[in-house]
Amino acid sequence: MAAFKTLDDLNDIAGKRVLVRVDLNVPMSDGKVTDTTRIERVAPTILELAGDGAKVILLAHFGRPKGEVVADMSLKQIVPAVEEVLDHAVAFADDCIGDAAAKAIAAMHDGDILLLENTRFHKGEEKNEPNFVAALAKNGDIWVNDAFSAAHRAHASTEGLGHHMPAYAGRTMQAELEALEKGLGEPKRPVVAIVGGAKVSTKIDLLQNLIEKVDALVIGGGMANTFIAAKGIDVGKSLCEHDLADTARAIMAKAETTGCSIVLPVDGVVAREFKANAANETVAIDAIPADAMMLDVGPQSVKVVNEWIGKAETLVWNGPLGAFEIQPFDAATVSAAKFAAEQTKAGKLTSVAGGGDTVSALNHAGVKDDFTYVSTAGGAFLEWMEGKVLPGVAILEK
Ligand SMILES: Nc1ncnc2c1ncn2[C@@H]1O[C@H](COP(=O)(O)OP(=O)(O)O)[C@@H](O)[C@H]1O
Ligand SMILES: O=C(OP(=O)(O)O)[C@H](O)COP(=O)(O)O
Repeated sequence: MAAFKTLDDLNDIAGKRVLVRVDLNVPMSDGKVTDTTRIERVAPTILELAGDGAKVILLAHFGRPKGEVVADMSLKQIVPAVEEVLDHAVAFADDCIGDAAAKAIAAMHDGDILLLENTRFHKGEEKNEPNFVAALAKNGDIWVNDAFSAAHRAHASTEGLGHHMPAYAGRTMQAELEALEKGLGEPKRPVVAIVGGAKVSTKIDLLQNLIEKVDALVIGGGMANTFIAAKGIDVGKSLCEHDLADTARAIMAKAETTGCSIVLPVDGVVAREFKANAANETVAIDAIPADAMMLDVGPQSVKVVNEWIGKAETLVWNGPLGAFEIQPFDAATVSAAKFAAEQTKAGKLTSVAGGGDTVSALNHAGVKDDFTYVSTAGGAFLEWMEGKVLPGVAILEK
């Protein structure tokens, strides 16, 4: 188990400025937070520190603005949801460094909570630039990292700050690592992984290592489209990263040597518009019309996915099988989630799922509480599963 300092090692923090890295990259629709799980998970750390009289300064990212100020990626829109979950007022500063941050911090009283604007509005965040890290560090006396779900990123606020000030793990960071170790430290075989979702380019590389750890890799969502296209099948207008075809082919070739079964959809539900109740049809995987996009894997594929879940002793899942936020493209994700929940409740399966949207999908299916463990993390948890050292955890162990 990781050896790092936790909140238990913090004494006399009344009046201290504590920079707390949290993950508020929550699913949103029409300007409203649709799943508050990530906020709920960081609430204990925030409230404990505020209760001890610290000035709690929250650092977080939202979306991928790539160093630009993008209005609809402002964290300001998240403030009402954070206040509601915490049942505590949360002030907001329009920048995470500079005058705006300094003024807002100067106005804080002991026990106050302040959220700073999206760290990714600055290029220095993702580059972990020393000047940007120093500008962030000016705002605090102590750094607490409670963003396990962003711990696979060596960014200024997730890693850099640990070089500048005393670093502590928050309650969620601690709990996530303990739970994953307990559930997946020595997983019972067969281990089946389901990987879907939309973050194809940032997740495809980790599949190279994952196929060495699991007995079957079931691929859905936008990730599946990329693999199907790599096999030379036309995926029409589906979400697909064609330039990753070589990577996808290399993974399929390596899987043959490691004995990991790669399970791709055999049919899909296609539509011409990305909206709820769009006219749709189910087609064989090699019959996707050129002007349509696959928004869900089809019923034959769901049967295959559920057969694999039935064979598994351990299931790890990140990324929905389809665009579950819009009906009826939630069908495959809901069916697989319900079946995995049933198997878990019957004592036949250890099921661990994670990721901002995956948690939201399990909530949508009504089974979030029926999995063995639900992590806030998607990419981070898969990288942990690969056996990689996560930079945001390693810095705490120093
Ligand atoms: N076939 C598809 N086409 C377009 N989007 C998809 C498809 N399948 C899944 N998605 C989208 O993937 C998103 C979740 O992906 P991702 O961010 O990788 O998951 P997580 O947040 O759980 O790690 C969802 O918003 C979902 O709508
Ligand atoms: O939502 C997140 O990860 P996830 O989609 O893997 O669950 C984290 O906030 C990390 O975001 P990033 O993948 O843009 O670095």
